[in-house]
Amino acid sequence: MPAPIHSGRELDITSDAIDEVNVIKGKLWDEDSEFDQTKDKTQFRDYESACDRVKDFYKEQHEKQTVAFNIQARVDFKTKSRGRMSVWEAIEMLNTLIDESDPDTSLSQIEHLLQTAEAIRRDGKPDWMQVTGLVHDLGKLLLLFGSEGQWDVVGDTFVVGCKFSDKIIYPETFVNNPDTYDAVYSTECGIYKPHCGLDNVMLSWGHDEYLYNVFKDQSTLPEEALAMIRYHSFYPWHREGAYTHLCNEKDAKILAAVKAFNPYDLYSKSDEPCDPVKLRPYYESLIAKFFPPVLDW
Ligand SMILES: OC1C(O)C(O)C(O)C(O)C1O
Ligand SMILES: [Fe+2]
Ligand SMILES: [Fe+2]
Repeated sequence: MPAPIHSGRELDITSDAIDEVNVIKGKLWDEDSEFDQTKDKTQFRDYESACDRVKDFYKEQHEKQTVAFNIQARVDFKTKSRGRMSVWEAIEMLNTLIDESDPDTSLSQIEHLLQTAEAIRRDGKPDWMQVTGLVHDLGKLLLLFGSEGQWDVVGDTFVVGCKFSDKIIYPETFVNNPDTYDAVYSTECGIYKPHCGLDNVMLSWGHDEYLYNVFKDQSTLPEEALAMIRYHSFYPWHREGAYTHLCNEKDAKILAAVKAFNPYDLYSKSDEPCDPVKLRPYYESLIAKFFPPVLDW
């Protein structure tokens, strides 16, 4: 195990300075998360014994996420507008939503966002990563912007346009997806060149890809933060090691960032609920650092 680098609490220096040190050393992720070690990981993502709501969700998603659907979803994203609001307004707007794909929480989305951000903050991570925790699931706003259902918004993501990986949860449910029987889409690389890089690969459309596209032009978040947002649901890749035949060197670098983010997203779901009223001033100050006052969603 590499020697741990010091967290902000130990050194008592500003988060900007820590950030700089970490970037220079290239070691931002070498420090084991204290948070991660206090959790019983077998309690999370148990899809075997998940309820029917979760199983039905994936059955539908795996049937309907086709190449044709994914191309259309991207055309719709580019040609339609969905409204303007601030980041905090977006957080509040999400509050009514319950995610049908999630076996681990039935709390509201604002709870989940605050729990994720607070866990990152407690571990002394930089402010850009805290704010990433706060906003990472805002793409679920798609549900209020005319998505077809939950299947094109939430749940784990996977590559479309090549063989569906057996590392995806409930892989047998792809029998009902027409792309399973396509002469090209059913091959190992499908429509892609080997090692073309994830930037050139179409991931199943949902809250990750949508939010990445919203923030890449309307925030000053660093590349690692945008990768955390774009790939946080891509468990077949970041947890199971699938799709190495499509990845390039850049992907190896961002994988470290995505893996570092994952415990905060997943294991904070069992933490105590947070108080949005108390926390709002702190997070509004972070939001102001990285986002314009109003964004195009
Ligand atoms: O990013 C997510 C997510 O927000 C979910 O709600 C979920 O159930 C996932 O499986 C996932 O990967
Ligand atoms: Fe998510
Ligand atoms: Fe999340």
